[in-house]
Amino acid sequence: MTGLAIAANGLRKSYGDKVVLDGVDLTVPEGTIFSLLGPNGAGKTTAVKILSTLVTADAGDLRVGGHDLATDPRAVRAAIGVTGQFSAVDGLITGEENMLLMADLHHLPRREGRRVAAELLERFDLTGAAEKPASTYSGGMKRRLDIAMTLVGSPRIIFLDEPTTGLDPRSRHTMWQIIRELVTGGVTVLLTTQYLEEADELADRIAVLNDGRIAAEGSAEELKRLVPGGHVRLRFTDPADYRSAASALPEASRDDGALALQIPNDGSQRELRAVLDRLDSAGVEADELTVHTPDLDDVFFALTGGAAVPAPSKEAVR
Ligand SMILES: Nc1ncnc2c1ncn2[C@@H]1O[C@H](COP(=O)(O)OP(=O)(O)OP(=O)(O)O)[C@@H](O)[C@H]1O
Repeated sequence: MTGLAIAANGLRKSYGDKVVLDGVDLTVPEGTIFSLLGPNGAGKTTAVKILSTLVTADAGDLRVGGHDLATDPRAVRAAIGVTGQFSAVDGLITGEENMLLMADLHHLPRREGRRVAAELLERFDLTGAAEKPASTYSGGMKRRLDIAMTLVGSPRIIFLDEPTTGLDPRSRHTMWQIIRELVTGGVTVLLTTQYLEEADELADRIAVLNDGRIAAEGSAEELKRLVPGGHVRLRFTDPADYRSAASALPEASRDDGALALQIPNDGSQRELRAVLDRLDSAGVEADELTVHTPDLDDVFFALTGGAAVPAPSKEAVR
């Protein structure tokens, strides 16, 4: 094993003349959450379908769970679980029957199947509803059942294609918690999402897919540093302090009315320290210091050529 759960090099896929994936490289270390982020039609689902053996690639050196997708798709299938946008849950039968069906598909002995089903239903808070037809479940319950079904085969790598689309905020948070717990247990998760907040919350690394290519890749923090707009805002109550600070930081833009200075800054510790050192040398202390870092929305719009980057984003008062 390489320590990489997923390694894709030069992944290509076209449908007719339409190039959907145009040489995508991805590496996902074991036990981490990787998020593929992109606008509608960017190719996220196609990438997941290829990496989970449902669709064949036109080209690329692709390994999942240490197995070559081209030569050993069966071994890949044994290592993975997939929860797609379209649920595998059968609404006509109960939650428990859905689970037992999965246990049968994985050839678990009957008693073992019952044990695993009961354990997973309990873990996903579905024991009370286990005897009810799945069609009566809420969206969040169906999604939990879907993941529980995926876990019957104890996959080490799980592909989650837009796992929280359509869920209310509470169910979304429950799902995030479930995903975090999976990873704590050593599972690797590749997650596609259109929700920047979701990638920001969960992912160790994020790749922004646009027009079939990776437009940028990194941790949420690294990606946020790629787009301009970060700054530090210092506010003073004493006009004399304000004037001293303004002369110590001549590049700052001034707001004389509010006694506030705004200095371009990427929010990194190094750049922040540089500003604070210069204030120290001038013998002044700001009454309020606010770091504005661009959020993932800014990154997404900047990288995917969307509409103008909206100005307001998260502010962190330090
Ligand atoms: N079987 C297919 N035949 C032809 N074109 C396809 C096929 N599957 C996908 N495509 C096209 O490939 C492009 C990428 O689709 P894909 O579903 O991978 O995007 P996505 O990023 O998952 O989008 P969404 O967020 O809307 O699910 C789209 O333009 C889609 O129309």
